[in-house]
Amino acid sequence: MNLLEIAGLHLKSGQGTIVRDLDLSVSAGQCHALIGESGSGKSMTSLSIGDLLPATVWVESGKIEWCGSSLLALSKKDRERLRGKEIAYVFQDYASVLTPFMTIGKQLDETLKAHHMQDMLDMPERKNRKERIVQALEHVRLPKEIYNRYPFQLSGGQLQRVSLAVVIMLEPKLLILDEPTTALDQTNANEILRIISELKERTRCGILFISHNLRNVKRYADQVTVMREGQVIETGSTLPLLNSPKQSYTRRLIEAIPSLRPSTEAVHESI
Ligand SMILES: Nc1ncnc2c1ncn2[C@@H]1O[C@H](COP(=O)(O)OP(=O)(O)OP(=O)(O)O)[C@@H](O)[C@H]1O
Repeated sequence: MNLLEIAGLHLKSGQGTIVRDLDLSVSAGQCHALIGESGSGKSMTSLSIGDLLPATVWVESGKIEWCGSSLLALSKKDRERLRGKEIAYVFQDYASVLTPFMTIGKQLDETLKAHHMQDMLDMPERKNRKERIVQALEHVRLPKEIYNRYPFQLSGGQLQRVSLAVVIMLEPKLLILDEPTTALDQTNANEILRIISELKERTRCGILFISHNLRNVKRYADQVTVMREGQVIETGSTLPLLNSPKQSYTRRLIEAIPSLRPSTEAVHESI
């Protein structure tokens, strides 16, 4: 059974249809990339999964199933409970998820406590919680001194690693990445993607990976779905899709990146 199964999804706003008849699935251990030009509906699709759509956009019809059960049938509270622990997001705008005047350690501790309370689990002692947080920080290659720092004392790359440390602590089943490295330099971007890839190998979480960077898509995704103007126009396994796209739109997206251009010598590089 897939972790996530979306079928016939329609999203609307006051201006009209944003996403039309979208099918998409993610299974455990799979990285599914969602690509397409700006405004094609990738972010809105991903936000609909976690019940995070802006107030001006709504699900008009369709199915969003989580481990075989309808997400749309759940109450707001139950959907909120799934967020973080089961379905986690990492956004491009990492700074907005952190409170400016609270140390990183305190913020991660609050997250950990909130999830224990939500799941009605026994609260680990402070010392054990701190150990878990420091371990998560080490996992994302941050020194333990970060625990006592404030967000404004960290670089962009370090902040994005903190948001990944949260994910690592909670070990969600599905990780939704909305252009997580766009605001980072190449070295930091590569490091973040490597950490995510390790997390996937270790926990077999599924990943929905929204990206404009087709090199990263080629490197990390198993499956690709191409969106245009709110609709899926092509979907398939990464290498066949990138090597021989069926749609001229996908071909144009690929042609914008020289090393990914399909040619008679198809791209056989292993990922
Ligand atoms: N808050 C909002 N209210 C109403 N419509 C919105 C809102 N935010 C975005 N939209 C519209 O929804 C459509 C899909 O936007 P979305 O952000 O999902 O695109 P995207 O493919 O993720 O683009 P990008 O790659 O630039 O992030 C666009 O037409 C956009 O104008």
